[in-house]
Amino acid sequence: MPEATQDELKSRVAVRALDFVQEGMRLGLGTGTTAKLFVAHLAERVRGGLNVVGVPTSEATRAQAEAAGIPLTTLDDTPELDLVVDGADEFDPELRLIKGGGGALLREKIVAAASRRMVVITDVSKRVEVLGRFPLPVEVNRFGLGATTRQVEAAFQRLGLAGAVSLRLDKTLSDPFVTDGGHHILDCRLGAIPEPERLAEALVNIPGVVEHGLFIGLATTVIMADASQTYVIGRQNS
Ligand SMILES: O=C(CO)[C@H](O)[C@H](O)COP(=O)(O)O
Repeated sequence: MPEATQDELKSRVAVRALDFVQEGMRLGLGTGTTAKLFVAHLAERVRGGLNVVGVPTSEATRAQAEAAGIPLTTLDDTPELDLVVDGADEFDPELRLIKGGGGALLREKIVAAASRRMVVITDVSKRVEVLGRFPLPVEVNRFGLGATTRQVEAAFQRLGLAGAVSLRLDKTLSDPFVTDGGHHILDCRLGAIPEPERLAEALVNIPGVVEHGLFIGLATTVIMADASQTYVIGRQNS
């Protein structure tokens, strides 16, 4: 039998996540290639009569959901959501995540925090024992970029972490990437983050850091596919 492609694995977990969706739910709609597949499958169900309302986590997801006919709302009108379905760049055995590879981490975290459950859809390549193989995205205000970058690097040093910090560029590869919120992103190649909680605390205390890509205590379930199976992994105490 031929090996499943990564796209096939992503499609499988996106379809499986529909099992968590119920009539009348208020849904957070994630960002990225895996979440995009979920939104497409959800739209099919909506066309078939499913009644849900969604809050997109990015302008890209908003455009996709709108075009596909999924009714949308905002966290101002609907501040509590039943479920968010989103992708991730990494997850560890405690279902701690790194997110933000697609640049939507700020809205993704706000939406996840407003949701009773967070179902993360991934393929097996995202599973790690220790977070940090994927460069940690840190969203920063444009004002004071150089000073904030130094503070971020100093925080890494204090925690015994080392690695290159680079300003994310957009598709032109000459201009900085700008998030939906108008900020920049520092990609921090740390290799391994043995104590994500300590790092998260240090980063939120730096003026100029808007948000970071460590999602701790938010994911309640990870749906992961490998070539042979789809696994549904629940967080202890969730
Ligand atoms: O955090 C994200 C966007 O900010 C994405 O969920 C993450 O990058 C995974 O994306 P993909 O499903 O394309 O691998």
